[in-house]
Amino acid sequence: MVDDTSRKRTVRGTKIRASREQKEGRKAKKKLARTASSAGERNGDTPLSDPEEVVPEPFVETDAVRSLRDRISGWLEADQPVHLIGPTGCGKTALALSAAAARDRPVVWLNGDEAVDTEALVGSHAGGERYEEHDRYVSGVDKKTQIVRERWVDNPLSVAVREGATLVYNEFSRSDAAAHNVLLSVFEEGVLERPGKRGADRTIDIHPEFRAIVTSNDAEYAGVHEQQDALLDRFIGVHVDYYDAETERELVGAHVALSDADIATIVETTRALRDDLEIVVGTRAAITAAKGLAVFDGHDGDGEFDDETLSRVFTDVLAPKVAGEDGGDIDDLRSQVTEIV
Ligand SMILES: Nc1ncnc2c1ncn2[C@@H]1O[C@H](COP(=O)(O)OP(=O)(O)OP(=O)(O)O)[C@@H](O)[C@H]1O
Repeated sequence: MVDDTSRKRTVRGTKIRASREQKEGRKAKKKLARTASSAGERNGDTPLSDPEEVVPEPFVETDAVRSLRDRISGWLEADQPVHLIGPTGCGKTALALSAAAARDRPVVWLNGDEAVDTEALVGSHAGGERYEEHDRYVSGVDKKTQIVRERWVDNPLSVAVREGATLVYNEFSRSDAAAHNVLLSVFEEGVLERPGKRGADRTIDIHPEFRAIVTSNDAEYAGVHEQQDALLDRFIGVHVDYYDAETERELVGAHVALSDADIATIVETTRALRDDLEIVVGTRAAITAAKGLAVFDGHDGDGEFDDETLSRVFTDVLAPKVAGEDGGDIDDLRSQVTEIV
């Protein structure tokens, strides 16, 4: 049964995810809807996840994967926030979550978005809580006093710094740079300011186990919302690219049950398309194509995928990345893919 809360989450998740490919079911990606929700709606919910809940499934560890993951883990151990920068669908999120899970601390997941502002990160007043006090000192006289108490709801960053969680902030450059001013005081001064909060708990001291991994798409990183240099300087930058062919085969093979020969053809085609097309052809595209090919089959007499099926499937997978009037761009894409295949 779909209850009201989970329906809301699905709607929110859909808005945040950019494309069909991104809907691929990683447990953690579903959580972003919960954590990126507004203060009022999330009241009573928690952005904290157990580390074992966020381990990407499946997660392949080849030498290339392990070496990157160890680098990230090492910097976290050295108490440095890490910025993973790389092209779409190269495995940044999987690496970030794997490194976060390995710390064995709670994980807070957050997705960058236009709608993320300081309140969405830190928290806000969620209206007043009204209650009445009755005074019945004198028999027959009921003195009522209305009391309004301000209710403050912490959002993911506040919870993460207080609990010593690992913050995984995906696509952080998609959020407005102004929202990240609070991160500067977190990294520089070891305190989080809660703007709008009054009183002694206006700031939160950063728990010594708090760590942050943020990811950015390299094409967007300078483009969408240029982040403050002062903030970027606080991060260690780990540039990630597509894995070697062997690793990509392992990755695709972990997601889809196809023969080694079929996986090899899919990865080889993906890499050729990646080299020759102007659009980004990530590992996710290879996995999606493999899922399609597992259904559409289309093997020729030699037991290999026939070119027509391969071209059709890859065109469908990459079609969301081209938008043209009169189907012009999609025709171009189809003929380019067919030629490369
Ligand atoms: N080590 C791995 N083992 C298994 N699958 C992996 C691994 N790394 C990445 N993948 C798969 O590759 C695809 C792309 O990975 P991921 O979503 O982490 O990329 P990304 O760089 O974060 O993408 P985006 O920029 O779109 O957010 C996903 O389907 C993911 O499950």
